[in-house]
Amino acid sequence: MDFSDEQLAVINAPLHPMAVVACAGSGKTQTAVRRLAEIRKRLGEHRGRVALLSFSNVAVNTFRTNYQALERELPVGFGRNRVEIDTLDGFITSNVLRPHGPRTMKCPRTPFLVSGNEPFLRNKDYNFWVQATAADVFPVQPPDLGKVIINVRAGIASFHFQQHRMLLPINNGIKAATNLAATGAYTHNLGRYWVYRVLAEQPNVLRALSRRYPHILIDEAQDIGTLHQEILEMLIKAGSHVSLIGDPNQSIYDFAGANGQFLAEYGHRLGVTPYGLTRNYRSVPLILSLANTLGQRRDVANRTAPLTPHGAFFVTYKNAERDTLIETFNAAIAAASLEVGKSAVLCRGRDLADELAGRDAAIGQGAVKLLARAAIHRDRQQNYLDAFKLVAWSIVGLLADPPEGLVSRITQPSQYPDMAALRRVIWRYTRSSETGLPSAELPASSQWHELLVARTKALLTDLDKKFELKSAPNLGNKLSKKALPASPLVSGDDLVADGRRKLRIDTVHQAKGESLDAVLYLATKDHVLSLIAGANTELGRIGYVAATRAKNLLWLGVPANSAAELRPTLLKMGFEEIGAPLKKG
Ligand SMILES: Nc1ncnc2c1ncn2[C@@H]1O[C@H](COP(=O)(O)OP(=O)(O)OP(=O)(O)O)[C@@H](O)[C@H]1O
Repeated sequence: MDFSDEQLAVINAPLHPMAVVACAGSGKTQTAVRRLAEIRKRLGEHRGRVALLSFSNVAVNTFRTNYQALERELPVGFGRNRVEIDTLDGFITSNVLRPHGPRTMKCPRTPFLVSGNEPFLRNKDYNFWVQATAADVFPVQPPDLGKVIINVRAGIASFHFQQHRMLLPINNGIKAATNLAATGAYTHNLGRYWVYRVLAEQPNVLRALSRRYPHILIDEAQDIGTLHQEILEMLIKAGSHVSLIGDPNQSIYDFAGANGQFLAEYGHRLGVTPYGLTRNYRSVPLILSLANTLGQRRDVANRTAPLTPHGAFFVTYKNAERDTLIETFNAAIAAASLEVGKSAVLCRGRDLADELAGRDAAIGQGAVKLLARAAIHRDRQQNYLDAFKLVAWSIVGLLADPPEGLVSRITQPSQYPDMAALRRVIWRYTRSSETGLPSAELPASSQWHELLVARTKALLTDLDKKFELKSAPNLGNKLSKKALPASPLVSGDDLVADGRRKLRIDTVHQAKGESLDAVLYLATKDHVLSLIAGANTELGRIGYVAATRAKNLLWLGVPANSAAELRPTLLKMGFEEIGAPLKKG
């Protein structure tokens, strides 16, 4: 691949902190990993390590694969292994929380991750009290401990409970967090809080960390929330060169205080050099021009207009017609010689995405619900890793008195190599639809459930025999068929409809970072208004992310009853209207 001048400027920049504000589809991944290799090369035999950190496991895996290829170009013994590619949370957990957390958390053991629904959390000492109204408070109970959100601004921590899209204040955050920390347990959010506290209270740890990592490069830097920001500020003060790369228009995690501002302003700091990536390699010119209008940018399209139908369109729909709209879109993808398997319908919310995809949000209860979701992940999306994690949560929930932190120990192989034997047993159960978790294509409340009960009980007997892990009483109740549908969890025609693949229907958040041939952003009036208003609000940025996933074809679904009001603006912005009546087939 030939890097552009802008990309090369970033890759070959002096070893100083930098802020790279990049547009969508500008090749941040390749640029960041090249920069990592370049820093490592220039450091030569220097003992310091270089960290490249991002926010999703998918991004981290891509970086690791790309770096492996580049690493071979570095001279042998040139410290080329002294790089760390991880998620920001993975990095702070392994470098700070696990080795140094116990002193600040005042726990007698290595801290361990909990999901928030473990039985031992049902203790009133760990209740976070939520102030719903002036007169009304309620405790956060498992399984919702994972929804306790902590933000730190100017050194002051605030605790909130995330209820739908609202953040409700918690009035005893530090006390409950401190009580819980004494057991060693932390959720993802609390983990960040304790890292922040460790670095603030143990200056020697901060100094050592900064010396060990003189250069830290953060990808997707628009997702840096307030706690991550405070942690990075401490590292910067301690001497690490922190560089950021990202797109402020794509920050869609407002509740964690991630609004892209840190990235947008970082380049103005003394000692930080600003760079830009303004060439979009993903989208055809018509889509890019619309993205420029939405994001108030002037990026350049690397692609030329193809001959096949392409561009940005809007189409009106009534709620009752949504399925027909999706089928029409599917046909349009084929007509444009694009791949259905590389396209998607995107929605703002998980509920709508599930409803449209025919996924019943309420499938089964308790452990059975987790196992049903695991079967769906495995058989619909071939996502074995998530299926494995769900099985691990579910099986541990079926044990009488599981050791604390057992799920983390099963699901984090690199940190707990001693758990390999148990992990193998859980993997075998997860992988095999013949002898383990039954196929999601079997009728759920009858055949699937019957096999599930028999095989899960056999697994539990095995766990008792091999690992002395006793099963909980009342397994019959815990594995009941309540809320399971009679139909299969995944039907055959999920995969194929009318000889065509069925379209993926997903949330915008889930598609972040991806390139898709064609995108239908199915919007409400509010979503369209926010999209039009630009990237100043989170909802506007969600629309921006949806629109900029599309390589060739972008459809915006607009509710029919607001079409008259929205049409003139949409046309002015560069959308074309698809006027043909939507006919089935
Ligand atoms: N110099 C280049 N020449 C040709 N193609 C490139 C170049 N740089 C990047 N690309 C291609 O551009 C596409 C988009 O790159 P990438 O996915 O890294 O974008 P991104 O900046 O992470 O986008 P987003 O933030 O929107 O997710 C990829 O297919 C990549 O291979």
